Amino acid sequence: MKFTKMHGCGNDYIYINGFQVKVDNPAQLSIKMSNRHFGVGSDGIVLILPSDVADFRMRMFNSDGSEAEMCGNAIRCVGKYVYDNKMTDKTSITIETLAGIKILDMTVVDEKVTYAKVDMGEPILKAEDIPVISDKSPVIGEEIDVNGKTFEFTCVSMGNPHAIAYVDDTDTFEVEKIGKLVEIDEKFPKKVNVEFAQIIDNETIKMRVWERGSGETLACGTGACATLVASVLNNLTDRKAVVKLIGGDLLIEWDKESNHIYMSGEAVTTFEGEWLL
Ligand SMILES: N[C@@H](CCC[C@H](N)C(=O)O)C(=O)O
Repeated sequence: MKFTKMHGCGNDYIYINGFQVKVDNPAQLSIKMSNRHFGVGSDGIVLILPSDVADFRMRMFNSDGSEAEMCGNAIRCVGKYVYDNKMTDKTSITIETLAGIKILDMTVVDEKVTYAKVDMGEPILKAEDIPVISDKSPVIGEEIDVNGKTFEFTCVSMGNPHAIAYVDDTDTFEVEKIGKLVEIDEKFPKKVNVEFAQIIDNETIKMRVWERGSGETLACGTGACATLVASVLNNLTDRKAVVKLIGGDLLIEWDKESNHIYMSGEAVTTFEGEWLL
């Protein structure tokens, strides 16, 4: 089975062309292929599929085999994949996800790099729709005790659930130790992606992420969008900011008029291969 390895800001997935191959058990395949010692090594796999309602459809599986509703870094790579592989000649395309249909506008730099701006739709702030068990809605400053310390989380869904806390220094913060406990906290019925953010100024946020189903990754597109929304709700930044992740930068804007979030960033192809197992 042929595959393509791509990343967005270091958030690396294995892309499989579902027009050419049928994957019977994508959850199991994701666990196997994502293994960094016995497989290809990745944060998960992404299937590129035909759609009845959009130009293409994507399904995204974390490295533990769980399926996510949406992936911001992967959707830019899907755009690059279908354009580079001549499955479309359009640079503006629609992609169906479990979180709805998203619109992408691409700027092709060269055969390796493409920039894409994605209309990520409206953030979901109602507690039961995120979902998070809370008396508040929107959920701002939800206290969660972890390892004898209380953290205040703001919760946002971008189709998938996120909880954002502010810390003094993301470089030294114990992302794994705290993130893995918050991910499975009983307040989150579908588990949660956990972001730790540091405000640099009103147009710049540093962020590290503990992803549901994959652990710490170098970047999270939906997480960057959720963090910008949380930062606006907490009066910490403007509605447009650069989110600086370990693997690169994403520009995020929350448009006041439409209430839509726009995410801009790179999509990079690293290699192609053949899976033999
Ligand atoms: N890295 C992604 C999000 C992937 C899914 C996430 N781990 C989840 O389970 O919701 C992104 O770039 O958005």
